[in-house]
Amino acid sequence: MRFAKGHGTENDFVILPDPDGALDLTPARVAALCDRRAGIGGDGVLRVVRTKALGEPLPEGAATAESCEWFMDYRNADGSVAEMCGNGVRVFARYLIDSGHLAEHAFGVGTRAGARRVTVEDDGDITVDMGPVTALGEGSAVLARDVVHGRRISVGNPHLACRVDRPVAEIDLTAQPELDPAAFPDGANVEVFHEVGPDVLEMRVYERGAGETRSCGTGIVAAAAAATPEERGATWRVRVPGGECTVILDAEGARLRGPAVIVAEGEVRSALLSG
Ligand SMILES: N[C@@H](CCC[C@H](N)C(=O)O)C(=O)O
Repeated sequence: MRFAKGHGTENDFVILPDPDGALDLTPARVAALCDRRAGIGGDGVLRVVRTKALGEPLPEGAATAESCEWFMDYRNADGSVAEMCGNGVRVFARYLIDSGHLAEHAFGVGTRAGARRVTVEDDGDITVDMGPVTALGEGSAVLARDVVHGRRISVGNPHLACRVDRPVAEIDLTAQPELDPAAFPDGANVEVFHEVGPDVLEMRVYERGAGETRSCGTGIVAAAAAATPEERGATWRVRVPGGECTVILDAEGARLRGPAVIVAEGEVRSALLSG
């Protein structure tokens, strides 16, 4: 089985080309591929499949994905399925271009949250139209040493974005955040963010299904939305441990801009998938 490896601001992915939907991608195989010691290592897997070969019904509300030739089948490192991945879409787009599957510089990518339009910028950055960002009310999480309060936000996938009053480096994210299952029936990605200057945030994240990662595109958008006063547009630079992305919030929704690179390609030995 062929694979590629890529990352967006160090949110890293194992990319599996599967145009005709022939792979049997079980949770155990995803976990083996993402294992950083015994596997290739990654925060998740991006299966590159033609939408017509996806092999599963699209969730209600994601029908727009049917208009896209390619579908990003996203799996977290623990094997769980996720609706959306903002850095993943950008890396997925980079892979489609680098591997010659697409030549255009603007196209749609299907996801379980619906179609997402990507644009390759002149400097190589990739911008994603992130679709609706929906505020769902307040929420809280118990971290290793703090209780944090913030906004529940859907960016296609669930988030709790929490403003903190000190540098995010001081927050202990070593333990899985405890969440109220009534408020978060599907779990959530938990972001802590701190405003460090005009229009600049720093953020860290504990991702559902992956643990602390060095970046999370949907989380960056959730933090930017939580930091923005109601009914206002804004442009934020968001610094994460793996780099920086820009979020533009306006009447049309949210756009996420940042780098996306492919760093390796190779062959997965069958022993990794059969263990
Ligand atoms: N890293 C991603 C988000 C991946 C999915 C997330 N862990 C979930 O389960 O919702 C991003 O860049 O958005």
